[in-house]
Amino acid sequence: MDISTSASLGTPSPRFRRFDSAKTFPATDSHRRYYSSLPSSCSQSPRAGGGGGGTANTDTTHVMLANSTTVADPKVVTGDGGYLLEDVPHLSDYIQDLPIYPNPLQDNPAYSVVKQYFVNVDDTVAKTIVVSKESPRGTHFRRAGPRQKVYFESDEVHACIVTCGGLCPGLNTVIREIVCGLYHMYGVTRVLGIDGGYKGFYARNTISLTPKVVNNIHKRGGTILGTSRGGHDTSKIVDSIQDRSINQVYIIGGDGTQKGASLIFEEIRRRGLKVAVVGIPKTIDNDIPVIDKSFGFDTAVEEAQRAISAAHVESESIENGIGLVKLMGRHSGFIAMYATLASRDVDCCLIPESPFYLDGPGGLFEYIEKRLKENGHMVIVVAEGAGQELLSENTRTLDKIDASGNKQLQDVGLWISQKIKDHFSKQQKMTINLKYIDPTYMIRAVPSNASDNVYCTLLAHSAIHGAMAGYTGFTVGPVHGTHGYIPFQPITERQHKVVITDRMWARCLSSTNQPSFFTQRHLFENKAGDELGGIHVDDSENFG
Ligand SMILES: Nc1ncnc2c1ncn2[C@@H]1O[C@H](COP(=O)(O)OP(=O)(O)OP(=O)(O)O)[C@@H](O)[C@H]1O
Ligand SMILES: O=P(O)(O)OC[C@H]1O[C@](O)(CO)[C@@H](O)[C@@H]1O
Ligand SMILES: [Mg+2]
Repeated sequence: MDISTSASLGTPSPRFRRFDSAKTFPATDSHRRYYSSLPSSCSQSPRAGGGGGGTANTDTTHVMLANSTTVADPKVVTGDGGYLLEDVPHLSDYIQDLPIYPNPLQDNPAYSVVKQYFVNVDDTVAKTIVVSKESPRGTHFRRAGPRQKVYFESDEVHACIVTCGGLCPGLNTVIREIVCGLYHMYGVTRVLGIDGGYKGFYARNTISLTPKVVNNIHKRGGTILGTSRGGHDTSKIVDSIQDRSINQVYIIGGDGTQKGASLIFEEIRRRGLKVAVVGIPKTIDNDIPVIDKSFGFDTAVEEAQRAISAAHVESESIENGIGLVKLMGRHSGFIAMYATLASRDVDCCLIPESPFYLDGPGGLFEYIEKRLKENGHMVIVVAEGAGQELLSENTRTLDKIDASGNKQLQDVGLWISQKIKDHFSKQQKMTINLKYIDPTYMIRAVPSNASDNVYCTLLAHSAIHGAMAGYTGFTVGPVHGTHGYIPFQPITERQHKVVITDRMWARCLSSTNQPSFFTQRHLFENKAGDELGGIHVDDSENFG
C-alpha cells in the first residue's frame, strides 16, 4: 500500500510519519508559503452537490471537507537521516471511501513480460544527488510509474488535454502519447482535446481524440490543439470540467501554465471533485526548475546548429564578417549556451544571466575588434533576453506585456547589430560585414527529434500512471534521470537559470574565448544578486 493511501485509510506505513503540525514542520520558507496557502476550511462551492455533472460524491465529500483537516495537511513525510518526501496530493486526501481497482496493466501482454512492472510504493527520487558523508538524506519526490491499484475504472475515465503558452517541439508527441497510452495501457477511450489553451475550456469547441486521430501528429510541429496566452479564468475552467464530466485533466505548458494548473487543482479540491489534475512541463527555454530538462530543448539546440552554421559560412566568406544569431531564451540562456557548446563555431555567447557591456576595455566592441584581427570573421550568439537592461537604458521603452502578463522583450539581435555597425563605421578603423539571422520561430515550430520523442512518451506515460493511481495536483518530470511526481509549488516558485558560477558556463566561455565581461568584484559586491540572474546558488545543476 502506498504512503498516501495508507495515510488516508488510517494505516500508516511504518517507515514514514506524516507531519500534522506547522510547529514541528522543519521545511523551508517555500514549504511554509505553500502549506499556509492551503485552505484551512472548505466552503461549499456554488456547484458542489448541485448536479453539475461532477463525478464525485460531492455531498459526502463536502461534509468531510468541512470537518476534516486532511486537506490542509502538508504532504511532507520524514524518515531517518533527514529524509524528507515532498509528496503530491491524492484524491483520497479529500474524498472518502474511493473504490480501488486492480491495475489493468497486469493483464496487458506488452507489460506482463516486464519483471517489475509496478514501482515500489515507497520508491522516491532524490532532489539532490551530490552528497557527502555527513549530508542529510534531503528532499525526495515520489517516483513516477504504474501502481498495483488504480482509482479509476477504464470506462469511467473521461480525460482532457490542453496545451498553453508558446509552441515547443514535442507538443504533438505528448498529446499523441497521452491518448495512445490511456487507450493501450488502461483501455480509456474517452479523451477530449481542448481547443486553443485555457480559454478553450469555456470559449471554444473540443476535439475528440482517438489513437487514429493522433496517429501521425508527432511528425508535425506545433500543437494540433492550438494554444494561447492569457484567458485563465479558474472558475469558468472548473465549471467546464465539471459540466463535461471530465475527471482527468492533462495540462501541457510552461511556468505560467503550471501556475494556472495549480489554481485549477485547488478549485477542484475545494469543490470536492474526483478529478485528477496533472501538469506536463513544457518550455523551449528550459526555464522550469527541479526537472533535468524540458522536452523540445534538445530539438531546439539541434535546430539552432543550422542557423549557427549558416552564420559561420556567411561570416567566413567575407572580409571581417560577423554572423549574429538570435536564439530564444527569455530569462534563461540554456539554448544559447548549449547551441554554442555544441557548435564550436561560436566566438561569443551572450545570455540574460551574464551581464555584458559594449564600450571600453573588456567590452564587446573591443573583443570583436580583437577577434576579427586574429581570425578575419566571427560568430556571435545572443539569447533574446540578454542585455535587456542595456536596451532599456538606450531606448525609451514602455513596459509592454503579453496577454499572460509576461514582459515583452525588445529585439536584442537587431539592437546589437545596429550598435556594432554604428561603432565600426564611426571608428573608421575597420570595415565590417554583419549578417543578422533570427531563426527563433523556425526553431520552435519544428517537430521534435528522436530523443525528444522518446522523452515525450515517458512524460505522457508517467502522467497517465499518476492520474490513474489517484494522484493529483502534480507535475511530472525526470529528476536526475528518474521520473518523479513533483508538487506544483517547487516547479512554479522560481525559474531555472544558467548558473554562471557553475562549470557549464565556464566550459562555454572557454570554448568561445570571450571575456566574461564581469570581474570577481562584480560577483561579490553585487548585493542585488538577482540582477545577475543565475549567480545565486542553485541546487539544481546545469547538467553537470
Ligand atoms: N499566475 C498565473 N495564474 C494563473 N494562470 C496563469 C498564470 N500565469 C499564466 N497563466 C496562464 O497560463 C497560460 C500560459 O501562460 P504563459 O503565456 O505565461 O506561458 P507559459 O505556460 O509560461 O509557457 P512559455 O512561457 O513557455 O511560453 C495562459 O493562458 C495564462 O493565462
Ligand atoms: O509566442 P510569443 O508570444 O511570441 O512568445 C515568445 C516567447 O515564448 C518563448 O518561446 C517561450 O515559450 C520564449 O522563448 C519567447 O520569448
Ligand atoms: Mg513562461
